[in-house]
Amino acid sequence: MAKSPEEEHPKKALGWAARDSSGVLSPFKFSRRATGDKDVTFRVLYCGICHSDLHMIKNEWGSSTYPLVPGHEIVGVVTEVGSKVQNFKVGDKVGVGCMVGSCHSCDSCSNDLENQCSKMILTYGAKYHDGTTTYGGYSDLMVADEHFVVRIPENLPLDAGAPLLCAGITVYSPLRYYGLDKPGMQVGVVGLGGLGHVAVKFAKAMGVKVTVISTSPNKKKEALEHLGADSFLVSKEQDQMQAAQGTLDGIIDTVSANHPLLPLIGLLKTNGKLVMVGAPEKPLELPVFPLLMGRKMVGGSCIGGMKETQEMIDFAAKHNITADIEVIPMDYVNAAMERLVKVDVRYRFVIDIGNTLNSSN
Ligand SMILES: NC(=O)c1ccc[n+]([C@@H]2O[C@H](COP(=O)([O-])OP(=O)(O)OC[C@H]3O[C@@H](n4cnc5c(N)ncnc54)[C@H](O)[C@@H]3O)[C@@H](O)[C@H]2O)c1
Ligand SMILES: [Zn+2]
Repeated sequence: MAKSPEEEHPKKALGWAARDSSGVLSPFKFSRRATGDKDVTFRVLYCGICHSDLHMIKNEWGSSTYPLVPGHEIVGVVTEVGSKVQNFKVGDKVGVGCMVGSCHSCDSCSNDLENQCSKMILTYGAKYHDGTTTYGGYSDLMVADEHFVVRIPENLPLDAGAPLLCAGITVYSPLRYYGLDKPGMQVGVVGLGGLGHVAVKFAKAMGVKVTVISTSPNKKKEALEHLGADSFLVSKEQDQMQAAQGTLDGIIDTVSANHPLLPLIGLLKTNGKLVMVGAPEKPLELPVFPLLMGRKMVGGSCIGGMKETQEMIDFAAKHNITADIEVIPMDYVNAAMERLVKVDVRYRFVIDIGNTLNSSN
């Protein structure tokens, strides 16, 4: 008979797990594997709450298994390293993002695109090489293959840096890959949430002119004055949207729910690119004619490879890019999830795991 999550590995761990698609999280005792030759073990200090965690605890993508410990914006301090670990030592500040394994031999892996490997192993809710379930960062301890561990630069704060492990790379990678990183270019960011607000910061640091497109007029002042966006469009205001037709080289669409693409495609210049990174649970309607007429393109992007993730973190540290966060205690996580549904956070919740996750919860 298979061992229980609490007994299958030698290291005792405590996390918060959802038990079913109600998505309610509660304390969960499980275990982590012993530090292998190439493993880095670290004490988790902070973990961001990504909207994907919300999709997953509620099984909105239909792939969740329970108990599910979410969390893939994980940072902490190394407590132990395996004998063959080359890049990390005890005391280092490190992070783990959305994946913890891949095949290391396919074309994608050979090209530093582990995120595109068909055998990529997600940080939680997946099966690891040894057949055991992966559990995420809403927990006190992580053990991960050093290949999937990122070094956090000294000047990057751990709490506000944590969201970069998912939100950061998810927007950095398409800006680079789709060539939307050239100074002076005009790039739109749709959905000013966790991903969207760091997209504005990365694009600005690349020298791009940024237009935020949002349903909420009340985010305008902050987008322009605080995040440094160059302009702001309220997507429901026909006049504004009409006046901005054909002005953008590209758009990063971070919206988490169903929304019309036609107005966004209209904002693109000829040859413009609409890049989807948000992951709504239902398919979106794609109007084809406006694509044909302007030779426009709709693409997608999913996190980024490990090499690029380290590059993104180093770029963020150099340009002082962090997420705007609300730090919360572990036992506030269910309330935080409810607020995330209502888009009531500016702009990312980060759980203070180090100080607030303990067995008395
Ligand atoms: N592609 C990837 O690799 C990747 C990585 C991380 C997250 N995601 C996905 O990206 C999406 C955004 O994640 P997040 O953590 O930034 O979420 P978030 O909740 O912080 O932000 C989502 C934004 O979308 C806006 N929004 C929601 N519904 C909308 C609607 N109907 N019309 C217009 N705007 C709407 C909200 O106002 C909010 O600003 C999620 O679907 C998430 O699963 C994808
Ligand atoms: Zn995420």
